[in-house]
Parts: sequence; structure tokens; C-alpha cells
Amino acid sequence: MSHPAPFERPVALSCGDPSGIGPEIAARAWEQLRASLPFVWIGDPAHLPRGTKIREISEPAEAMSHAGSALPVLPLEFAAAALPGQPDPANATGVIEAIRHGTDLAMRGEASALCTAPINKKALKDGAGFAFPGHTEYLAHLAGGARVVMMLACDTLRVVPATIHIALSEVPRAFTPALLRETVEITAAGLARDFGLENPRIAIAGLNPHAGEGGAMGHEEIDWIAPLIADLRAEGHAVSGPHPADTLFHAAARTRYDAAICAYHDQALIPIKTLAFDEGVNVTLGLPFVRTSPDHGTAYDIAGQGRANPASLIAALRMAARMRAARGL
Ligand SMILES: NC(=O)C1=CN([C@@H]2O[C@H](COP(=O)(O)OP(=O)(O)OC[C@H]3O[C@@H](n4cnc5c(N)ncnc54)[C@H](O)[C@@H]3O)[C@@H](O)[C@H]2O)C=CC1
Ligand SMILES: NCC(=O)COP(=O)(O)O
Repeated sequence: MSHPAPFERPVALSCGDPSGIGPEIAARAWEQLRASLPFVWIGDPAHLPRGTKIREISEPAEAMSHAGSALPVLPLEFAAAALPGQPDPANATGVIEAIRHGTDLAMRGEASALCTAPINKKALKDGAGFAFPGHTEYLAHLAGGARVVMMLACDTLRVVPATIHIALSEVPRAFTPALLRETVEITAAGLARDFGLENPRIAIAGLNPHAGEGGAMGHEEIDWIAPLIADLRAEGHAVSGPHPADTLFHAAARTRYDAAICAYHDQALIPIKTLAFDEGVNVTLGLPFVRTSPDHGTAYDIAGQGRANPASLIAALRMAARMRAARGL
């Protein structure tokens, strides 16, 4: 089957939790981007801010001719209205369906990429028995069990947490040689395919303070992280480490690598959200389609107040378009 060129198709944007800031940042992103980067919003039109100029469509391709004058919407009827800041379990099924539908469109090539607005994982679990810690794992499942990693990226930093949404107490057991090896391999392949970085330089953080300080503060670095890095180097990967995490993210250190792999969620996400909360983008590497997302969450504390900044969503839409171009599809 022949596919149209990427820029003949819109990016599919799932609505996320409608009681968060997802709908309002979608409307504001459309106001700024319009036909320069067509996207189609998947969700319940009743959840968009009053007065948003929309055009309901039935096929993503229709977005290309309407994005200049209205926000193209693939309508999905949700069970309940959306009260700002108050997630409603009745809407959990609709939120999941928007992600699933956007994924289908991206997998079939009817959308050029998938961008997702933030969800509340607990609300989806409580409301619909959602069995995944987040989009990353759900999308991997929808793609037939793809092996994926989460990467957060901005102009000056890319970070990959090897373990993601697990309790800190579980990290030492979950952070294994097999997981770190797979994370390096997926990250290297993803940076080559989606960012044009052949054999990227990957810095690996230690697990313990001062990367273990020679065994005085933990043994994982000596026992297996350093030996695995040596093996990966011998196999041709441009990996370095284990680096003390506290000195891996200052300006000079960031010039020495293309991506940093960290042992756990906060080790990776604190530096990027501190440096670039407004422009950070969450990317899933390893999927058969391009997926991006803003780096922030549902921001219930400001939902519905007209205060939400659409910059991270706009950065995510732009990054999706660049990644598509890098794939040369
Ligand atoms: N991709 C996703 O689906 C993500 C979902 N979440 C979910 O979001 C929920 C809330 O998480 P929090 O830790 O509170 O983080 P959050 O990012 O929603 O909010 C943290 C702070 O940043 C502010 N903020 C966030 N985005 C903003 C924007 N675009 N403009 C202006 N201010 C903004 C909020 O008002 C709040 O003060 C949780 O349920 C979490 O699981 C969090 C991160 C990503
Ligand atoms: N902390 C990142 C986050 O919660 C986003 O996860 P995902 O939904 O993109 O898997």
C-alpha cells in the first residue's frame, strides 16, 4: 500500500485527561500553529474551552485543508462533562480510547505521528482498570510488545530513565545488566533513526552517590555497571560512565554526550524539568511510529483558568514533525 508523504497527514493529538490542561493547551497550540503544523485533536468537543473554533472531521486527511481556519477534531463522545481539576473516573474509558484511536491512526499511516496530552494514571486505573504505568508501556503494548524507552529531550539535554514508574525501593532490583544493555541499545538505535545521530555518545549515571565512591557507598558500579560499560564499548557503542549523577548535568558536562541514561525516574527528570520545563518533550523510542508528548502533567491546580502554557505541547508537535522527517518516510 502506498502512503502519502508525511506532511500530507496531520499529527494525531489525544486529548489526555479532560479535567486537566490538555484541552486548553491544544486550543492554544492550534492558535499558534494553524496550517504551519496541522494536527487533529481526538476527544470530546464539549471539553474544549468555550469559544474554541473547531471543525469536526471524520478522516485525519481532512485536517490538512481545515487546520488554517479551525482546530480539526475527530470527535469522541465521553461519558461525563469535565470539571477543571477534578478527574472523573467516568471519563477514563474515553481517555484511553483517544490514545488507542490515535495510535491506530499513526500505525496505519493516516496520521504522521502521535502526540499525547497528559493523563492521570491513577484515575485511569480507578475508572477503567487501566493496567499500565503510563502511555509508554500502553503504546508498547498496542504496538505488539515493542521494546521501548522513555526519553525526555530539549535543546541542551536528552535523558533516559532506565527504570520508570516504580517505587524507589524497587529500583536496585529492577535496574539490571539486561535492562541497562537493552536501554543503551534502544536509545542508540532511536537516536540514529529519529534524530540522525549515528553512534551517539551515551553517558551512563551510577546508581549510588558519587557512583559508589570506589565501593564505599554501594557496589553496583563495581559489580556490574562498569563491566557492562566496558563490554558495550568493546561492541562499538560510544558509552561512558558510570558517572556520578550529581555532576552529570552542568553545562560543560552536557557537551560531552548526546543522551544520559539514568537509573531511575527522578535522576533523569529532575535535571531536564529544571533546565527546560517549558520546552521539554517526552519521546518514546523504539515504537514503529513517532510518539511525543509535553513533559508536564495534568496541572489540575491551574486547569480551566487560562493560565496553562502551551509551549511544551508545541515543542512536542514540532519534535514529532522533525522525527518523521528524520525517518525519511
Ligand atoms: N505524559 C503524561 O501523561 C504525564 C502525566 N503526569 C500526571 O499529571 C498529574 C499531575 O502531576 P504533577 O506532578 O502535579 O505535575 P504537573 O506537571 O501536572 O504540574 C506541576 C506544576 O507545574 C505546573 N504546570 C504544569 N504544566 C504547566 C503548563 N503547561 N503551564 C503552566 N504551568 C504548568 C502546574 O500548575 C504545577 O504547579 C499526575 O497524575 C501525573 O501522573 C505527569 C507527567 C506526565
Ligand atoms: N514522568 C513522565 C510521565 O509520567 C509520562 O509518562 P508516559 O505517560 O509518557 O509514559
